[in-house]
Amino acid sequence: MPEADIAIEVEGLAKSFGGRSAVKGLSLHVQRGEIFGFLGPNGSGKTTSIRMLCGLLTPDSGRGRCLGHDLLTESRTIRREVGYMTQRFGWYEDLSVRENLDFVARMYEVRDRAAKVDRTIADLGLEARQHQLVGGLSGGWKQRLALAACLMHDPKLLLLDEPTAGVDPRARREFWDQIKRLAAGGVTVLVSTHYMDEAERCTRLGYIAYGEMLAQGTATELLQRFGVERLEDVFIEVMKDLKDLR
Ligand SMILES: Nc1ncnc2c1ncn2[C@@H]1O[C@H](COP(=O)(O)OP(=O)(O)OP(=O)(O)O)[C@@H](O)[C@H]1O
Repeated sequence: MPEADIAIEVEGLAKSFGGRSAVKGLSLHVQRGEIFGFLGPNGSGKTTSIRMLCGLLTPDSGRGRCLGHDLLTESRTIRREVGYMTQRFGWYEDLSVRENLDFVARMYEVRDRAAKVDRTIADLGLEARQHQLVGGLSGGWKQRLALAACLMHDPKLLLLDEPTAGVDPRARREFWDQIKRLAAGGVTVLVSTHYMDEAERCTRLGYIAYGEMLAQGTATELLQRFGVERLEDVFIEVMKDLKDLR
C-alpha cells in the first residue's frame, strides 16, 4: 500500500501512569478515508491511545507514524495537522461563539482567519448567535461547535473521543452524516464510542480492554468470527476470551 494511503501506522505503543499500565502495546493501521471505531469499557485506554496518536502524550515505548510524521520526533507537526475533539469540549464559556472560534483559528494560525470564522459560523447556521456566550448554548450546539472548531485548520485526520456523549439522537445523526461526508472527501476518522449504532457506521472497529487491543475488523468480520448477531455481543465474547486468558 503506498505510504500516502496510510493515515495511522503504529506498533507496540505503551503508556503507564505511576507504574500502572494504561495502554499495552497498541498496534494499529488505519487507511486514509477510513472511519475507525474504538470500543471498550471505561478506563480501557481509549483516551490515552488517542492522545498518543495526536502527539499530546509521549509513548513510553513503541513507534509509528501519523499522517506520515514520526510519533516520537515530529509530534509538534502531528498536533498541528490533526483535529482532536476531547470528551470535554473545553470552551471559554464566558467568551462568545465568535471569540471562541477566533481563538482556535489563532492557535492553529489559520490563514484568512476572519473569513474562516465567518464561514464556520455560517456553515453552522449560528449567525444570529455568534455574539452569544458559549456558556449559554445547549449541549448539542456545543458539540457542533466543537466539531466545527477542530475542522478549522482543515485536518486530514480527526481523532474524536466520545464526541456524541450526552447529545440527543437527532444531533448524533447529523453529526454522523457530517463524519461520513468528511470521510468520503478523504479525511480519516478515529472515533471512540460506547454507542453500538455508531459502531455500525464505522468502516472498521477495534475492541480495547485493560489497555489491550483484543479484536479488530469490519463489523461483518467480527460478527462472523465470534458467531454472534450484534456488536455488543462481540464485546461480551471478547471479554470472555480475556477472562480465559487470565
Ligand atoms: N493522566 C493520567 N494520570 C494517571 N492515570 C491516568 C491518566 N490518564 C489516564 N489514566 C488511567 O489510565 C487508564 C486508562 O484511561 P483512559 O482515560 O485512557 O481510558 P478510556 O478507555 O478512555 O476510558 P473512558 O471510556 O472512561 O473515557 C485508567 O485507569 C485511567 O485512570
